Amino acid sequence: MVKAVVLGAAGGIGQPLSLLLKVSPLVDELALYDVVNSPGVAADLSHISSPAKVTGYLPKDDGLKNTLEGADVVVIPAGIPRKPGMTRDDLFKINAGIVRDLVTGVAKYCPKAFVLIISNPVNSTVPIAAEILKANNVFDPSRLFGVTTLDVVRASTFVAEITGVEDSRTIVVPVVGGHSGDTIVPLLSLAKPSVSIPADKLDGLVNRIQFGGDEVVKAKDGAGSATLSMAFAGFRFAEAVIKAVRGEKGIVEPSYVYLPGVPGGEEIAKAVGVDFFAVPVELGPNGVAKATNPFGLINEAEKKLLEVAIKGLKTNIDKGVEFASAEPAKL
Ligand SMILES: NC(=O)c1ccc[n+]([C@@H]2O[C@H](COP(=O)([O-])OP(=O)(O)OC[C@H]3O[C@@H](n4cnc5c(N)ncnc54)[C@H](O)[C@@H]3O)[C@@H](O)[C@H]2O)c1
Ligand SMILES: O=C(O)C[C@H](O)C(=O)O
Repeated sequence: MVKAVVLGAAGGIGQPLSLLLKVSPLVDELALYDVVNSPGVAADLSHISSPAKVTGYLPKDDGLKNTLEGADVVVIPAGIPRKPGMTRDDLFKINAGIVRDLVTGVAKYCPKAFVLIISNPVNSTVPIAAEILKANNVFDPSRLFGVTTLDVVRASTFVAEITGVEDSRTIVVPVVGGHSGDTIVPLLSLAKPSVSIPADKLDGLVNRIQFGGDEVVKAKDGAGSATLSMAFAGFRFAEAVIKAVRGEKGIVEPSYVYLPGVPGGEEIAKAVGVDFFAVPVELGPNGVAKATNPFGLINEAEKKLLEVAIKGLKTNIDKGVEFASAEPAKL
């Protein structure tokens, strides 16, 4: 039996993500939580002829508790999205507190659940989540993930466009670092199968993967950021975690994790000099089975991109850690 939870389920990401989880044969129970409209979304989805049993809760009447109790996987897309001209860091002021309070609920009601953070700025909200879980003595780094799958999805799509490959799903590009602008580092030299990008298109391609989010924010013109592609990516990652828990082997997805606490991560943390970093992780029944280190093989241009990413990440991580210790949770 797998119980999946979406916190922020009535939002632009939350609704299509909940739809994908509802129709997944891997989910038996789906609990939806939001500060508005989650019972309505749950009622709507409950008419779909798939096995998962759907419930929806608001904060009143112990809604967060009822949502989270017995949860195996908790996906968190709660929080405000960007408007044109904003950076993801501009969302910190509001989203940091939202993530802190929701993860406090996780610590209290389902401390063993796998926690997948989508809320931006991911570079800071994941360190906040880690600090909250630590403060409640329930932090298992192998169970906490920053969802960076959209960067991986974009890399496959944009590489396929340039190389003329018909099915972008056949191209796998490891994307490492963080999830914002130049903290996103696509390692195109390690793409599988290997790809040949024309020299005059390489910088543009890297830039498009790093700033793909801005492309959508601009096109939506004030109506938010990526929601449908994010729901696809968030579902892909949640499904990968659930499949690994159910015993499927060999599943690898990049994710932003607390390196010193996961198998294989300590050596990578030393190499990059920051504790939170996205790397390809092999998933297993207990979450991260192994973090893999691709850095020995990368080229000089990618090393330069990494240096820039690490610098930005340090600031973002410190900001999250400081917030979590200075502003204790409200629950
Ligand atoms: N990790 C990624 O790759 C990625 C991609 C796209 C968007 N995002 C981020 O995901 C977040 C959500 O984006 P969206 O477009 O769905 O926004 P949205 O505004 O459409 O939806 C957010 C939802 O969160 C709910 N919410 C607010 N506070 C809450 C709380 N305390 N508890 C529960 N629910 C609460 C809102 O009511 C709303 O329904 C944003 O921060 C956005 O930047 C991340
Ligand atoms: O760009 C954003 O603000 C949303 C998201 O992080 C994205 O990459 O699309």
